[in-house]
Amino acid sequence: MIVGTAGHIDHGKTTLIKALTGVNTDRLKEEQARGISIELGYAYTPLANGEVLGFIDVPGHERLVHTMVAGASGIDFALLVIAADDGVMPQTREHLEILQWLGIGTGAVALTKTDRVDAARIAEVTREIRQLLASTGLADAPIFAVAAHHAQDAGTATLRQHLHEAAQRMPPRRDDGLFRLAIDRVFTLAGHGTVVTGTVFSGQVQVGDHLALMPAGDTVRVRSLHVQNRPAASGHAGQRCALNLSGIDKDAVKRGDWVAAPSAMTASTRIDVELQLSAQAGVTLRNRSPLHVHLGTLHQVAQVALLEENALAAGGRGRVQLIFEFPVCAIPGDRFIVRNAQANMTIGGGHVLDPLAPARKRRAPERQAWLDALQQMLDGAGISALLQAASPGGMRLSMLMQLSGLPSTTLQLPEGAQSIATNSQEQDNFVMLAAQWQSLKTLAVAALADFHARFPDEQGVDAARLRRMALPALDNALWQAVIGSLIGDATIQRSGPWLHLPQHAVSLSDGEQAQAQQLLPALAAAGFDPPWLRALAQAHKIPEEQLRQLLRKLLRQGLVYQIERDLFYHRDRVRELAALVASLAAEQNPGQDAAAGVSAARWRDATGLGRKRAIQILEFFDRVGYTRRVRDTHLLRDSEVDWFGWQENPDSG
Ligand SMILES: Nc1nc2c(ncn2[C@@H]2O[C@H](COP(=O)(O)OP(=O)(O)OP(=O)(O)O)[C@@H](O)[C@H]2O)c(=O)[nH]1
Repeated sequence: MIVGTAGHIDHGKTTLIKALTGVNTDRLKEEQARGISIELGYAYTPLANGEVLGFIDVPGHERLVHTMVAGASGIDFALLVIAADDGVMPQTREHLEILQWLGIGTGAVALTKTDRVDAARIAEVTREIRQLLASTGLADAPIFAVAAHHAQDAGTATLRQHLHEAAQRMPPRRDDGLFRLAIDRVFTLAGHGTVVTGTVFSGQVQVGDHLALMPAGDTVRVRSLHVQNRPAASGHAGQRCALNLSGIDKDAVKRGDWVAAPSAMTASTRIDVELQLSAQAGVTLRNRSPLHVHLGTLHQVAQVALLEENALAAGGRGRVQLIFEFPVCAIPGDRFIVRNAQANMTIGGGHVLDPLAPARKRRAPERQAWLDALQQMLDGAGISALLQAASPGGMRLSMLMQLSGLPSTTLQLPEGAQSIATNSQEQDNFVMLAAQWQSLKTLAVAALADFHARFPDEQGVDAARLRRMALPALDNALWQAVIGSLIGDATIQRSGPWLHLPQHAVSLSDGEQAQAQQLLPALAAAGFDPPWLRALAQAHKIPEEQLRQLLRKLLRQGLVYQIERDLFYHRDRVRELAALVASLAAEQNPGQDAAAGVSAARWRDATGLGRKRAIQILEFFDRVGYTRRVRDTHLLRDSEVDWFGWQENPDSG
């Protein structure tokens, strides 16, 4: 268990921790000279059951609330310190409010400096404290009267015993999530290198683990680790750890960063959150209002973009997008607090919904539905709510892991969900409900049938074009999986590069077969300048119309391409011409920093063809989508797309 102090400046927090543990957490020279805490202090004390109780001592100064929040983000038990002489003071209230926003509902109150006041005052302040706590999660917290700077103080001993018992009663936290630790301190240890410390928010860490320093994304390795101040082989959720990291310089790490399992988090400058403003603060938020956001141990200014109304009034609750200047990391459910633009008042708090929010269409109904689904997951509906909302194509397993905070080994797919392997990134399957997978397949088949109806003469359509017709926004790897599955169960077929329905297949008669066997080598041998249909018909002694029919069939099989109405090229020659376009484009624009292309004149020279024919070929490339014409230049389009279906089936035909 980790106990965190809270309370107004000079109310005796540090003195109490020293009395409880024997450790003076004010280590800095300046802290000792000025008698105030500036940084977070840490102390550890052994428990009877062999475990170790950890303490985080926070500063009470009103200018150091940001440090207090960083400390409080990693605690499970609040020790609210209130001096009997002063009673409840401004940072007593503010710290208490922060504990509420962070969801810390377990704790105790230490009423300090009781040696300075009489019994009547103790009774009075106790009433005041009960009143203060009444409406909070700490309403039932016990109050201990102490005089901590007196050795042998009985109140301190009773409090110590209470804390030890509470620690031994506290159930261990689940530690099967993806590992992440919020860094609150970084330093260099002579002879060891960089050490980061913080509370493990989830999961576990072992010596030797490779982790990511986020949001920067650097890979680090755990050389050794301390848990609650003792050397250990592994650290678990809820424990304070010090990780000695290799692969990173101290200056590359700061408070607010995370060390996390690789792929546990993705950095983003925009997160969508549920925000509640406190009524007392009296602050109304509008679009672009600046705020100080404290999330984990991070403190950064963000701008507000309201997702529902156009203003969020004091006491109100609503969804907002926080827009940061520098990327941050979070997962759904992470708590945060916000302070006003002057950073002198805590004005609200909330929890993260979508840590990877978009800049555009952020108020769209689909977005609201997605945030609803995230909220349902947080309310206990599990990941099925997310899958329901992730239409039409489900979501990548890696994204599901990030949003749930669970590794694939722990993630339980709901009934009716399936994992679709794609060949794009290994192991990063798509996960979706069976009904969604089915409807993707149905859509693909319907689009193919529609294509056949519109272009009865064409053998079929390549996968990329079919995707543009059916589901242009769908991930290409997932689309390939849909097509693969449909081919696998023979719902559709592939002939050469073309996808088609089985009933749309082309069959050649024996006679046509024999003619094709003469014709194709002749076309291939004719290079970049094959004869027109009429000449071809004469040479092969085939009636013109019959030859046209045959060439259409060969076209539908992907063995020839039609450049003009009666002009057919052999597939291999078209392939060479396409490669020539690409190499001329690369030559013209070697850096590939602008769209690369080839001019008609350059093309004519390179192919040695006449001007007219050269342009007919370029127009063919424009038509299939391989290039697009801008004035006199034909620019290559996305080279990833398999415009001719060749990568899919290189040896066909
Ligand atoms: N008489 C008396 N004085 C106390 C007691 N506890 C603390 N003090 C004194 O109160 C002053 C402030 O105590 P600290 O422990 O530094 O207070 P703090 O809350 O840690 O202060 P910050 O961390 O700076 O907010 C010191 O001079 C202490 O000696 C107590 O029980 N009785």
